[in-house]
Amino acid sequence: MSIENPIFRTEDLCAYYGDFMAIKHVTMSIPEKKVTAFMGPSGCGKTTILRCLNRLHELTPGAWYSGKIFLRDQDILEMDPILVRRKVGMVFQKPNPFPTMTIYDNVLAGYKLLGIRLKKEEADRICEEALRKAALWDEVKDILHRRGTFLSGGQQQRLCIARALAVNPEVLLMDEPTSALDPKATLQIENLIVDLKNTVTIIIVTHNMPQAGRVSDYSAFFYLGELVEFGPTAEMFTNPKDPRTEEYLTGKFS
Ligand SMILES: Nc1ncnc2c1ncn2[C@@H]1O[C@H](COP(=O)(O)OP(=O)(O)OP(=O)(O)O)[C@@H](O)[C@H]1O
Repeated sequence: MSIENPIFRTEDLCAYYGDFMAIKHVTMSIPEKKVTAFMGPSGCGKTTILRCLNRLHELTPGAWYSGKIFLRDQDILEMDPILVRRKVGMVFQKPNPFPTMTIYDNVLAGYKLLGIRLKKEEADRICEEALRKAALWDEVKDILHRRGTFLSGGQQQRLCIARALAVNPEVLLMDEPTSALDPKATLQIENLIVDLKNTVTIIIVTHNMPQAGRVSDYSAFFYLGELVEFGPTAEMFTNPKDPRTEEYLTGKFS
């Protein structure tokens, strides 16, 4: 399907670990300011392709890719990888706030890593804005100088989302962001994802089909490294075009 003005476009993307091809000839466009879900059975390559999009894949020893990835119209291989990761933030499966840092310092950690020194008022403002966007401000505004690891799992994940948002990314990659959380914390993150899509493009890897149905506008279904189907989630869920998508959606394999 054609997407007008996609934020990401891949052309014949193949990703490898040594000579093992984990992603096979994927050509796809990701719409801007929407939520796109990457779905598929375990080992089909969802995390691998996600990590290609912000050049984390190449940090795994022996890992490489062929084909092209464009962020808007720029080939990401021609960009500074640090800039790519600033524009394309990531939230992982397990909340990973920096354990020795306070909540405040965690939110601003991206600036420190980039070597950017902020004035106190600016740092305070960015911290508050990011925590508000991550729907965490009210819960932590009086304990900003306590360690992030003191928070609950769901709060820690929202702290990681705040940390990713603080540097104003254009895209947020989320790799199974709720799989380690209880139902209440999961619902909070899902609501947050829906709220955030007006300001940032989101790509979420999820095994949870009801979740993909609740939060995503578009879905991509991968199988054995191939992109089998891509389209509006509502359409894919009600009328999958490929029998493998249908089998996955109806729980015939997981
Ligand atoms: N570091 C690695 N070295 C070698 N092979 C790897 C590595 N990481 C992943 N793979 C292989 O690449 C393929 C895709 O893995 P990937 O983790 O991207 O799948 P996934 O769809 O995200 O799986 P899951 O849903 O279980 O997280 C699998 O066959 C996996 O074994």
